[in-house]
Amino acid sequence: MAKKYKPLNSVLVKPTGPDCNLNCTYCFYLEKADLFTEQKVHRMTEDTLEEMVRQVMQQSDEAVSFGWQGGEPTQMGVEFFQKAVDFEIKYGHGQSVGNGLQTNGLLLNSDWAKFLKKYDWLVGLSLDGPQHIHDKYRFDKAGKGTWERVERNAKMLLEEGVSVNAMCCITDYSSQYAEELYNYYKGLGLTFMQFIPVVETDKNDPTMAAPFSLDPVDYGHFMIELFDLWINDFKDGQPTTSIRFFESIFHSYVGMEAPECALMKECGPYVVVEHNGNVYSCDFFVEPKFKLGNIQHDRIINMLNSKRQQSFGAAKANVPRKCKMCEWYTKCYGGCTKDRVKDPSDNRQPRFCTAYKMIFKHVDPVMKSMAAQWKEQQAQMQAQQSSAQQGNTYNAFDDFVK
Ligand SMILES: C[S@@+](CC[C@H](N)C(=O)[O-])C[C@H]1O[C@@H](n2cnc3c(N)ncnc32)[C@H](O)[C@@H]1O
Ligand code: SF4
Ligand code: SF4
Ligand code: SF4
Repeated sequence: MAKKYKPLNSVLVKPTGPDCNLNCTYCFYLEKADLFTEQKVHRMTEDTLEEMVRQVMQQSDEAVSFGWQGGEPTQMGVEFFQKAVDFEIKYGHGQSVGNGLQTNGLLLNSDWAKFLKKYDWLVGLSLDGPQHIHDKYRFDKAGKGTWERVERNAKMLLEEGVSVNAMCCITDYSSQYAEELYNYYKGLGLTFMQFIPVVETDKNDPTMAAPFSLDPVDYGHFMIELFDLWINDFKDGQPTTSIRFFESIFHSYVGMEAPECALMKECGPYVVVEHNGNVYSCDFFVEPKFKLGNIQHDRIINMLNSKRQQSFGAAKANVPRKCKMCEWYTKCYGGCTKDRVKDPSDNRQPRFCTAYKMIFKHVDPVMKSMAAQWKEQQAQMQAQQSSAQQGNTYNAFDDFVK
């Protein structure tokens, strides 16, 4: 019998490796330069790009998405990404393709904006909020704040009609400003928001979290405040802004898998491709132990389905007993694996457990009533059109949140 393969739906590509034009205090990726010491400047070759795109496009008929990231991917120049699109067209066979560019925004200009708009790319723009928040940790190489330049380019992208998601790191500092952040993004027209909790090990004391790390209780308060802001902005029962974390939680209330991997049962729905073609298990585990192979010698679909990647994925379920007994287990499954190893008091204790408990308790009644409403809408739609829409529950959810 033919072997069953899990298709690769999503790949994160780092065409400049860890190279970046900024020097953000909390960045977890700059230090990866230590893994690639054979060259000073790291750039993906056209051969590697073509082979990677070919393999991703040809491994299944399902929709695929490329997340272009780094380091700073815009350092490749827009021509590199035009080639990526050309290869997607060359090797695609009718499936839908999504592209997301995750960027610090500094090198963007009107040529970039035209390209991004033309090919309908989604931009994840790292803008940590208004100046006093963004410039707290996001510096250029000269140690200067970058807020003014990033905000200017955010406006330029929006004027050009490019889809932009605001990517906001939540730290010890920004966690105090949920309302200010929410209103700032909304005021700019960035209604799609993604909030990323930051926790890193202290460089001087590996048993401690770095000083900029987010405190779990602060995270809880921050997300609760944000949730109330989000809910209070609903019009006619529909959200007017999109906050990925809350939408992810909602998925579990209607029996779907959360798109945010931290809330999934297992890790490993995607792989990371570095500039030299090396493939790794996850963005936060780009290290020799989690190297799955190289695109020039191995097939990406085999790497995704390899024992090594399967056991990486399954490790997420290796949670303390109290998680398995917890009423919220099916909501967070213990959170992101990398956040479990950074709590000084208990190696396997999920760092954000306290936050999750606070958040789930707060959102539960509203989520239950939203889910009931959604199910009712689905049942009505089902009655009206017995065939269409039924196959694709994820799109149905998108209709609900837009
Ligand atoms: C590593 S950067 C690469 C892309 C691009 N240079 C940028 O800053 O958007 C990808 C995302 O990770 C975020 N990030 C950086 N350091 C982080 C950390 N320690 N924990 C969580 N996210 C982090 C960044 O703010 C950014 O949104
Ligand atoms: S811009 Fe991105 S890759 Fe560069 S230092 Fe900041 S977070 Fe890291
Ligand atoms: S370790 Fe965290 S970021 Fe990586 S796949 Fe697992 S949940 Fe996602
Ligand atoms: S809320 Fe805490 S105890 Fe419960 S499953 Fe999540 S991490 Fe584990």
